[in-house]
Formats: sequence, C-alpha cells, structure tokens
Amino acid sequence: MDFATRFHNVADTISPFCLGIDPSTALLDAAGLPDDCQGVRSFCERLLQASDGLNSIIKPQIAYFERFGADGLLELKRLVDMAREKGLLVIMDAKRGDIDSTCAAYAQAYLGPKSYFNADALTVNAYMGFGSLLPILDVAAEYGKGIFVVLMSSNPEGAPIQTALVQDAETTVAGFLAEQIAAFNIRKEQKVIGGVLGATIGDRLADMVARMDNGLILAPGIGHQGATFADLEAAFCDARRTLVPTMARGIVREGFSGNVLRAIVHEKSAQARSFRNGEGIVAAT
Ligand SMILES: O=C(O)c1cc(=O)[nH]c(=O)n1[C@@H]1O[C@H](COP(=O)(O)O)[C@@H](O)[C@H]1O
Repeated sequence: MDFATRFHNVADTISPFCLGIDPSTALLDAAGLPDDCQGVRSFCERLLQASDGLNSIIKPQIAYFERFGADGLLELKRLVDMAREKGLLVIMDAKRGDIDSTCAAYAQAYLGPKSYFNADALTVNAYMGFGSLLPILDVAAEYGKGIFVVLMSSNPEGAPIQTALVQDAETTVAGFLAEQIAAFNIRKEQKVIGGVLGATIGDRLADMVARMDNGLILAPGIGHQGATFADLEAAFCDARRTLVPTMARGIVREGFSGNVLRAIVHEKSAQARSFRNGEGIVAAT
C-alpha cells in the first residue's frame, strides 16, 4: 500500500495530525531533561507515551539527533523503531537534496528496502533541480514511500527564492515544482510526492493547492511560528483531505507532564480531524 493511502487510512480512523519531534536544547531544558542522548530518549518516550492512541504520524527533525553524532542517530533509530511498533507513520524530516547520484544514496539511507531508518516518508529540497531528486522519487514510488518537496516554507526568508519567476514559464519556482510533482504522480499513477506549504503563508496558497492536484500537503508553522488551526480554513479549504497539519514546539508549550501533553495532543488531533471533515475549528490555536 502506498504512503498516501496509508496516510488516508490513519487520517480517517484517527487524525491527519502529525506530531513534530524536535528535541532541541531549548525544549530539553524546558522539560527538565539533560541536553544529551539520554535527554533525547526521555523526550521522545514522553511524547510517544502522551500521544498513544491519539496520533498516528510523527515527524522527527533529524538535526536534533545529528547534533549528538552517531549516538544521536541511534536514538533516532530507536524512536523510529518504537513508532513502528505502535503502528505510527514516520515522516523523516531531513530536507535532503543533491545531484542525482548522491540522491540515490539518500534514498538508500532513508527509504530503500535495506534502509537503516526505513522511514515512511522523507522531506526534500529541490534547489538542485527537481530532476536531481528522481532517484529518491523512483525509490519512493517503487517501495510505497512518500516524499514532501519544500514548495513554500513557513519561514519568511524563503519567499524571495520560492516566489521568483521561472524563466520561460509563467509561474514561480514553487508553482513550477508543484506542477512537476503533479506530473510525476500522474506518471506513477499514485500520489508519491507531496509538497510542504507553510501554514504561515496564509490565503496566498490557493494557487499552489490547485497545482498540487490532490498530492499531500505537509503544513508546518502552526503554534510557535504564529499560524493557527483556524488559519488553515483560509489557506487550505480546497485541500481538506490532503492536508497533513504538523506542529512541534506548540505541543510542549504548556509543559511536559504526561497529562498536559496528552490534553494538547488530544486537542490538536481533534482540530486536525475537524478540519479534514469540514466541521469547523473549535479552539483558536
Ligand atoms: O518540513 C518541515 O517540517 C518544515 C518546513 C517548513 O517550511 N517550516 C518548518 O518549520 N518545518 C519544520 O517544522 C519544525 C518546526 O515546527 P514548530 O516547532 O511547530 O514551529 C522544524 O522541525 C522545521 O524543520
């Protein structure tokens, strides 16, 4: 079963909400945990325990594990294995991208049949050209994995590059990439590739959503970066069924006790489900 189908299954039965797992120095400190591998492990365990049964998708950001070298990557592997035992989908947020031969190695690392991490999906950057990503995209298509290409990111610094016009094409870089994604998915007859569209971009996203042709959309930026679940209505009302709302820092903003964490995940998971079902969003964030 391909990634998009697996996503729709868990989104329908539990929620489309994706829990970002970002064990940064600041969050470990706020949690009263040491800024080392043991702290990272406890952080991941607490989040998985608190969200047990409420959430079906996690997105670890690899940088927060890489900073501890090989030991940190072992913690990432441990998290992925724990998630898999619980039946969660893992979107590896690694934002990879390079020339095609190197992309083939990234595919082996994260998605291929002998992959160490064996993630369900991977985030990638297309600055070296959409075509350079083909080895990753082909592996994803062959093994039922998903890819999210950054289109319009949630941070303000992304706009000048992402909205620049492509020569000889009447579209922006982001729009051009969205068209390439849709064309690839049509060729493969499955929604292998999705796009990252920041929830902070607001209602300027309608055109991008249209170009995505029902490919999945990963939407970060809710909570800490200022977007709210209510904002999704303006930006993504034509993408209810394909949206994967994700949040990392906002989940832990009120502390790390199991009950508090669980209450917040419960709320976000419910809000994401309401959005998917077009039921309106109850609370503000
Ligand atoms: O791909 C991402 O997840 C991503 C894309 C983007 O445009 N902006 C963005 O913040 N992210 C990731 O989302 C996480 C931050 O989410 P918050 O803590 O909820 O703000 C980090 O791991 C970022 O790498």
